[in-house]
Amino acid sequence: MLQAKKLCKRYDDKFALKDLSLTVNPGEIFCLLGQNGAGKTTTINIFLGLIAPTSGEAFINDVSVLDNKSIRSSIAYIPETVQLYSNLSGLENLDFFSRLAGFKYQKEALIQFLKQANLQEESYTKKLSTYSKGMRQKVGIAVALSKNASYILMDEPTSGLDPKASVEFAKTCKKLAANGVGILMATHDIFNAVNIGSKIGIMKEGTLIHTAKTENITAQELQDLYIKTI
Ligand SMILES: Nc1ncnc2c1ncn2[C@@H]1O[C@H](COP(=O)(O)OP(=O)(O)OP(=O)(O)O)[C@@H](O)[C@H]1O
Repeated sequence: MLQAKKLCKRYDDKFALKDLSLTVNPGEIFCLLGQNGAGKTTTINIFLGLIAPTSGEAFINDVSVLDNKSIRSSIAYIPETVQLYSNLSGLENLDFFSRLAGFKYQKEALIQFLKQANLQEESYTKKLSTYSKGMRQKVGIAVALSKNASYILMDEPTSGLDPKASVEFAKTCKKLAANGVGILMATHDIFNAVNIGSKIGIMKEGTLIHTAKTENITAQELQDLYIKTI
């Protein structure tokens, strides 16, 4: 599981995170909501090992991210805009980035990852420069799948996606979770969080104020709680 234990991050005299604790189990989708500056990205970056907490610790399968860099290979990251090579096709990007992560797949296996990520078949060999944002994200998911990541961290992955692409993205996330992948997602999209998430966290000024299971809350109730909280 992904586990944050009393994470604090201080920049000069300002806390970006204050005593943040959360867990994401395999097969769970944990959506972090909160206004700009609430600390969502900071949380994700600590799990990715990109920044060190001032105090507290982040664990992946009970191994501290700080102590053991190799544990980071069990996680993948999908940012708001997936960075890929525009002059390579989806298939070539997937081949390149999976090799970079130490994997060598035959073409057929790469195609299976693109299929699992729901990319339309006619796009596999087209250059990324012709892809929409949603299509790029699908290649990002295929890369995450090719790395056999047990956990995927996502930072505002549905921002800028049209409603159909968001729904498709939600379906893909749910499929990944059904296969045991744990997902920690920062988002501003309350409806999407209720639709995709199994757990929701609302953050304010670096603190996780509320955690709720989506089975116990409607989108309207979550919106009311969010407005009251922030
Ligand atoms: N390198 C830095 N130096 C100083 N302050 C920083 C730094 N990085 C982040 N912060 C501050 O930490 C706080 C949390 O930022 P963070 O990016 O985690 O918020 P967020 O919830 O992801 O916001 P957004 O929704 O805008 O992405 C903010 O107040 C931000 O200004």
